[in-house]
Amino acid sequence: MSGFVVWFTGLSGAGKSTLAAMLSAELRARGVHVEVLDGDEVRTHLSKGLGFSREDRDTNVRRIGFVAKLLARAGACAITAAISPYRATRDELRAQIPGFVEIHCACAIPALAERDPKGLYKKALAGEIKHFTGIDDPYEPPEHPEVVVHTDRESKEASLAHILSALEDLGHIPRLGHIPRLDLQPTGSGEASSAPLSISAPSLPRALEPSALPLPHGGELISRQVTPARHDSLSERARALVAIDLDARTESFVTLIGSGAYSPLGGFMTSRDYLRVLGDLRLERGLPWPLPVTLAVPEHIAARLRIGTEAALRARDGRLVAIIEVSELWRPDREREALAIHGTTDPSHPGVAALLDAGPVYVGGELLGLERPAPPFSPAYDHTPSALRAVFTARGFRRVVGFQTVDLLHRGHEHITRAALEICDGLLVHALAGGDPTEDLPLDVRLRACEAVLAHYYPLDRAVLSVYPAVTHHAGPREALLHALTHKNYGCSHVIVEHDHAVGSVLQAPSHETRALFDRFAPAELGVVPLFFEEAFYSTAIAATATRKTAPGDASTRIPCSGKEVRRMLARGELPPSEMLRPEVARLLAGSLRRS
Ligand SMILES: Nc1ncnc2c1ncn2[C@@H]1O[C@H](COP(=O)(O)OS(=O)(=O)O)[C@@H](OP(=O)(O)O)[C@H]1O
Ligand SMILES: Nc1ncnc2c1ncn2[C@@H]1O[C@H](COP(=O)(O)OP(=O)(O)O)[C@@H](O)[C@H]1O
Repeated sequence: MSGFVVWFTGLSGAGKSTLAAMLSAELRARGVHVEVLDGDEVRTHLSKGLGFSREDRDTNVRRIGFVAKLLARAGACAITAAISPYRATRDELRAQIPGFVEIHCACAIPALAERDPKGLYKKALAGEIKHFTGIDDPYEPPEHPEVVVHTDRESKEASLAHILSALEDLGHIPRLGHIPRLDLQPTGSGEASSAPLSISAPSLPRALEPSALPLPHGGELISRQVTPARHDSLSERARALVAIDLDARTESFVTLIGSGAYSPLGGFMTSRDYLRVLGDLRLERGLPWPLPVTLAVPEHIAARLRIGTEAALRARDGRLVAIIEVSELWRPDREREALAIHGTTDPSHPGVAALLDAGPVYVGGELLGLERPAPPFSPAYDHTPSALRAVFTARGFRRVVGFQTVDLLHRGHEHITRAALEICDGLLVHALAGGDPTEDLPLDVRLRACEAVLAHYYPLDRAVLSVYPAVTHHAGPREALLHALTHKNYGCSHVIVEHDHAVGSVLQAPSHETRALFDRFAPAELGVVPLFFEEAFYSTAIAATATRKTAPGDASTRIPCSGKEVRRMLARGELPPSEMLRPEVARLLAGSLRRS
């Protein structure tokens, strides 16, 4: 795709910079090369010394337009965020720049004066600032912008959804709902070819009203990812700090906190949150939260940390990916934590083993996310909560059911997701990225298998496949509850809780324990509806998939649909029967496993 320019225009405080940052994060996640030219930042170098006269503003806007045009010509997406008050000057740039997309951030003056993030409206209205746009200096709104977002009437996510939809409609970015239909005809090698046929999901009617999705946990998405404008200076600062090494679990936490998936958490827990989570499954402020989100460090690192200072967080590949503002250091009672979370202190339990292997000191504090610890696996399927909320909103979904899996979509999974989809508008299939490497199929194989099932057996505009950058904690009911709250942050109103919540390779607890845990909270506190399903199988009694609740017959009439059994059969070189796994997927998996 060739480059293009997204030109935000609007009054001061209307939301240009906020939406520019959200849009750039989402486009990057989709693999688009993006640069942001923010009005405030531009005036510190490119337009340093310019004022706010008509001539200076036009000079400023033309300079921004010139740079944006060069970026687009080089194939990038240039996002600009300047008031750019004069229509003639904006239209002059439109005429010069192919792929010029004008976004008007419309916001009434009373709302702006109320927001007044920089206190400028107060000064302008008091006459302390002259020629302030919108107060005593003109603003000429666009007559034919590609998009108008009313930031005083809709959420940031809804505005982002409208902008993304417009960019998809204009052909500047691929449609997210695009699930490439794999051409699964055998290629002679016995495995399906992977030449995707390009199809775009027919879109549902656009959302007519602001987002009707459930609010994030705590009321708003708390994204801790720094804006591109701050990245370089903070990365420089991180290089001078004590570095704390992350492992797979804490890398996952940094990713989920950074993207807002773990809202309302803005960092690693302090002891007050940690202790209340252990005993009461709530944060100190009372919000339900089932699992500690902690950062353990070894003694020699703890000795170098000081309360009130910062430390850098280093990913396993050596990159400094975040800064933590150290607010507390303490030594946890590991036995108590193991019993509370895993129900045992047996070191042979993988969750207990990981707990005991971690450093003896916990570090609590807010995060500043610099970059993703685990780079997006596949931009096509790596979406932040705000991006998925934007897609659901754009498709007019009000009820979305989330289904996370470390597995592939076998016939039992089809049964329960299809049943859930009957009462919801959309399905989010969330492929857990950090599965148990010893047991699970590689993520790319799982994604292709899910893709094959969704592309052939689900309505394309009803299902979205995305990577869920979580790891398995082997924490059974508490983990199921954490998935439910996290899926709410991604925009889900419902979440599927399977029969024995088996996360990773260790069956954790029967569903009555999981159900009892959810029942400890009022539905309104959770804000997401758990859908509990018995184990699904293929019933020869009714020649269809079912559970014990929906089909007669005994065990002799049930063909189990288990991911573990599928993997065992494939490892023996056997193709699972079509009652257990779709043939297209069986062939795809057989080829992948033969190759591996
Ligand atoms: N007189 C006056 N009028 C408007 N804005 C003023 C003025 N003086 C200072 N500021 C601050 O400058 C920011 C606008 O700069 P821009 O480069 O976006 O403006 S322009 O496009 O050149 O008109 C704008 O920042 P944003 O709030 O990001 O828009 C203001 O905070
Ligand atoms: N729907 C919305 N879209 C964008 N910003 C919003 C919205 N609702 C509230 N805001 C807030 O309004 C302020 C907009 O500030 P900013 O993005 O810097 O505006 P501008 O860049 O236009 O001056 C931010 O504090 C943002 O959180």
